[in-house]
Order: sequence, then C-alpha cells, then structure tokens
Amino acid sequence: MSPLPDFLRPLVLSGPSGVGKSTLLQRLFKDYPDKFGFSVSHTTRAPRPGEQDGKQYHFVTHEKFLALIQESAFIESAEFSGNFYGTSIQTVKEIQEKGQRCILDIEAQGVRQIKATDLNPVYCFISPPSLTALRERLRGRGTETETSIQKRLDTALKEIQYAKEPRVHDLVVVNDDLDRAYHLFKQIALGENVGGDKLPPLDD
Ligand SMILES: Nc1ncnc2c1ncn2[C@@H]1O[C@H](COP(=O)(O)OP(=O)(O)OP(=O)(O)O)[C@@H](O)[C@H]1O
Repeated sequence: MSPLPDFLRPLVLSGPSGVGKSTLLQRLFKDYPDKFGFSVSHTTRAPRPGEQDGKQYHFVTHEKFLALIQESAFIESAEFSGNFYGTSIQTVKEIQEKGQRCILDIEAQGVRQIKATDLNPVYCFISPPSLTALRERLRGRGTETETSIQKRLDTALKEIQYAKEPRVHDLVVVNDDLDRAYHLFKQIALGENVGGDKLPPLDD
C-alpha cells in the first residue's frame, strides 16, 4: 500500500506556550479559509479576552470534562498548567468529512497519546529560537501572570526535552523571523515535500 499524501494526514502542531502557534495558524486560516479545519479542543481554562466558545476552544466545566473522559470521547486529553485540555474524536471526524486537512494544536502529553492511536498524523514542532525569546513573548502577550509565565516556562522545558528525543517530530519550524517561519509552516501545511529547520540547542 502506498503511503497517504501528507495533505490527507492530520497535522499535529506542538511547541511551548508562547512560541507562536496561534499566530502561525491565524495567518494560515486567513490565507486558506477553506483548506484546513482546526480541531477545536475542549478545555476547562477560562476564556481569554476576545475568545469565543466553539472558536478557539469549547469551554467546559470540570464536571463536563470528566463526563466526556468517562464516555471515551477524547483521542487525547491532558492537564496543563492546572487546566484540562482534550481533542474529541467527533471534532476530528467532522473536519475530515468536510475534506479539509485537520490541524491539531497539542502539548507534549497529548502528542504521546496520539502516537498510541491510529490517527497517523504528521508531527510538526514549533520551536522558539531561544528560551530568552520565549520568555519575552510570553511576557509581551500580556495574558499571563508572572506565576503563570513561570509555570509555562517550566512546562516549556519539558516540551523541549521531549522534542529532543529522536523520531518524536517529523518536522521542526523555528519561529525566529515570523515571515520566514510562516513561509515554511505554510509549505508543510500544504503537504509540500520540504525539509524543516534544525532544532536549536535551546540551552540558554
Ligand atoms: N516570530 C515571532 N517573533 C516575535 N514575536 C512573535 C513571533 N511569533 C509570535 N510572536 C508573539 O508571541 C506571543 C505568543 O504567540 P502565540 O499566542 O501565537 O503563542 P502560542 O504558541 O499560540 O501560545 P499558547 O500555546 O499559550 O496559546 C504573541 O504576543 C505573538 O504576537
């Protein structure tokens, strides 16, 4: 059996909080409003200003989230920075049925879980150029308290450690210059046969 073209496989995006995943995705969806479907996760975290239920996330209570776990509704679910996140099987199915490429934005625990399923996605890691740059972006976004920034940076170190393990990701995009990173990310999303960036040492 010949392998599926990459465009027909879901695309799993991961990378530390604040690295620029949402920024890259927003540009992609603006440029290609019909080609891609974003797998909207369920979360128990509070909406940030401007976020709409069903758009960035399905915002649910703890109780509802636990009920969905009981019903085996999720492909993956994880706790991150004190909140639960999960991808429902139904959400991915609906996107695929529309003939769109399904894009999932998932943290490291979720990536591990997806590897145990038969989803067969392309794994793309969005890397910061340095830890210093990541810290500055999280502060600059202005959505987090200093405690939350510290929590996210601690988790970021674990994400990066995991990303350094062999064969975890198929491709890396270093989000240094946004236009350059977006150009590469767009090619990957469109299923073009490109090599990614090299993972920076990230030990600053
Ligand atoms: N290449 C870049 N250079 C400088 N700043 C950037 C770059 N890409 C994104 N940013 C900025 O970094 C901040 C974090 O970006 P964004 O919210 O997209 O991150 P994220 O990975 O989606 O985070 P989370 O996982 O927490 O949702 C934003 O303020 C964004 O404008």
